[in-house]
Formats: sequence, structure tokens, C-alpha cells
Amino acid sequence: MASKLTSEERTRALEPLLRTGRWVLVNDRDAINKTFTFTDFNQAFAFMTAVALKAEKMDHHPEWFNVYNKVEITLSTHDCQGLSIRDIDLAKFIDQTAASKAQ
Ligand SMILES: C[C@H](O)[C@H](O)[C@H]1CNC2=NC(N)=NC(=O)C2=N1
Repeated sequence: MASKLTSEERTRALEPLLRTGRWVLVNDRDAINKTFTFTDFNQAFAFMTAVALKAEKMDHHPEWFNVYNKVEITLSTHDCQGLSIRDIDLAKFIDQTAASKAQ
């Protein structure tokens, strides 16, 4: 079972996502959030499909909300009620996938 990030992991792995990756900490829970904007719904949904397939493989799923060309994603690990290394790994995949789609 996943465990919460240690303070060392927060410094090494989480901070870069917050500093340069435009992920933000959620106010009232241990989670990160980011909104992606694409050119249209087709691009947004192609992105969501790629993330969904990866999430299913990882058995680690995003909370997300889509309106037309925008996808807002929140990542947290329900099993440990906070951020784990699985959220970091999925966030990195999500950033790489978004970069490969027209935005
Ligand atoms: C039983 C199943 O493995 C768990 O419920 C998985 C599924 N996907 C998950 N996704 C997320 N974000 N956190 C979890 O703790 C989690 N657990």
C-alpha cells in the first residue's frame, strides 16, 4: 500500500512540480491540482484517454473535471489520504502527455 510522501520526498520530488510544473497544493487536503487548456475538445479528450489508460495500468486514478477544452486534475492517494509517490509519477506522466498534445 502507498504511503504518504516523506519530507525528503516532498523536497526532492514534489517541489519541482510546484515550482516549475504549475501544479498547486490544494487548500483543505493533501493533494495537488492543475488545469490544462487545449485547442479544442478533441485534444482534451485525446489527452484524457491517454491519462485514463495509464491510470488504469498504474491502478492509480485522477480526480478530474472537463469542460470543452479544459481539464482540471486533482491528484491524491485515497489509500493513505494524502500525497504519495504514485501521485508524483502520475503527475509527471500527465505533464509529458499534455506537452505532446496541441495546447
Ligand atoms: C483497490 C484499488 O487498488 C484502489 O482503490 C486504488 C485504485 N485507484 C486509486 N487511485 C487513487 N488516486 N488513490 C488510491 O488510493 C487508489 N487506489
